[in-house]
Amino acid sequence: MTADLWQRGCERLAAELPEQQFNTWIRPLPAADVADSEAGDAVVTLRVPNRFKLDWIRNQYAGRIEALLTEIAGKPVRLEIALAQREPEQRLAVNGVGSVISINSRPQALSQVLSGQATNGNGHPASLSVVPSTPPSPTQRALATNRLNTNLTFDTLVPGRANQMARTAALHVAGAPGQMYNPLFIYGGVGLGKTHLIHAVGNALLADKPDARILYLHAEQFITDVVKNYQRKTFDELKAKYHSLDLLLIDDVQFFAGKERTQEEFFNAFEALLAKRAHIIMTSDTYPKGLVDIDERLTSRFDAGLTVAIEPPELEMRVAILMRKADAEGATMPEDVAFFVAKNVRANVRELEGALRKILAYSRFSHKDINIQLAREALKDLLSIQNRQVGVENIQKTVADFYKIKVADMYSKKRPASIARPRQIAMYLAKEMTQKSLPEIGELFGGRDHTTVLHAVRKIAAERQKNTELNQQLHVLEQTLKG
Ligand SMILES: Nc1ncnc2c1ncn2[C@@H]1O[C@H](COP(=O)(O)OP(=O)(O)OP(=O)(O)O)[C@@H](O)[C@H]1O
Repeated sequence: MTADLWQRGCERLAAELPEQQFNTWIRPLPAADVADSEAGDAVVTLRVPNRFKLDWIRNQYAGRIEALLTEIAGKPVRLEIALAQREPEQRLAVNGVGSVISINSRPQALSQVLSGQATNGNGHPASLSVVPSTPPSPTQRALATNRLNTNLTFDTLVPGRANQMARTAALHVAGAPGQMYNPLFIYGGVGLGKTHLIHAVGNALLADKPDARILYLHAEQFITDVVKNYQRKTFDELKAKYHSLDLLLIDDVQFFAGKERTQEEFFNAFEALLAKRAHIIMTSDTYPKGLVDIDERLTSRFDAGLTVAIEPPELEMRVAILMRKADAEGATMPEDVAFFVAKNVRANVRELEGALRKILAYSRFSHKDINIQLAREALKDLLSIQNRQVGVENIQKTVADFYKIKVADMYSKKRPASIARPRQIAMYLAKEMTQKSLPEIGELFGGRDHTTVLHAVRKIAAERQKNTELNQQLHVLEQTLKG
């Protein structure tokens, strides 16, 4: 059995899975072991870092992986998924080694002391923890308010397919911080509930353990803190504040890009917190490997726990969110109105909230009940922009510009992916944004059959639900086309 079977399987998976799914679930896995069994088939053993991943990969991908590997190997392949035995001792040891390196190479980190059996030399895995040399003073503690928004809880977060995985992982961390999925890295587009979710973890933990030291902050606040302490030369204070936490919730870490000193301090805090089994949850607009201008030393650590995406909510979830939020405002939103709004406002939850606010205000001022007619009037501006006539020709030109292909390729028979995909995207947008029928669209794309258009529309629509990057690109294209 060839050793590169797994590698070849990965290549095939990369080609057929949405990029985001591949990057989240498959790419980070270490190469699988391949062995021949006595029965003549091959056994491929995949080691995954935690039970969450194990269950997810088993449920979502195992069947497909097995089929692919069987096809490549030309004989039956049995896939076994096992837990990589690394938590907790080894994990600590790894962190410990990282801490030693950072202490040796950074004098300011010398104030940290090592404790535990790191140097006992008896062959047991070294475990060590890093603690601040100065315990936080009462003033410092008072300053370190947790900054949690008590309204953002699990109760007020509407669950759905789009946030299912992230919510499950977050609930898990809230129930047992410092154990699994550390760090937890949550990523997704704007206004999809990342901030809400991490506040929910903080609030849940606080309800459970009122003494827990929790801090929520936006990455920019961390940067400000670093700059401030840099100017005052009070890095010990900075360390005391961050390194003593039980749970650090840090929003939008993509803002660390290009900020070297901040990254270094964050690295120190990160290592110290993990070493003492405090939990770290981060959010970002992209997955760790997609972050730019952030040291790889950090991004690889971001990915070392669990990385989960939040997707744009699907129609039913948007309806549920609208109804729940209306209810919380003491208003009743009939289901048909919620559907009407959810069909027209698709980008993210923040926009849905904006639409709801307009409808509620309109209903209050006009003393009218909420119905579709009222919603239509309240959202007149928004809908008129959306319904502004967009032509297929304009879509073809805009999409061709965006993906840097020729407009003529929209009608051509060329099939390489670099051309076929933008063409499918343009077909999808033509169906979404114009009143044209499938055969009419097919005609405008070089006389293609309506089933080709239907296939493109379905494919891009399904992918959009799962692939944040594509969703963002489509969003940009839609905004551009609507003017
Ligand atoms: N599933 C949900 N249920 C209820 N409210 C939600 C849900 N998802 C998001 N929201 C609400 O939508 C608004 C935007 O969410 P949030 O600020 O958490 O988004 P975000 O992903 O952090 O965006 P950004 O990247 O712009 O910071 C908030 O008011 C939040 O409470």
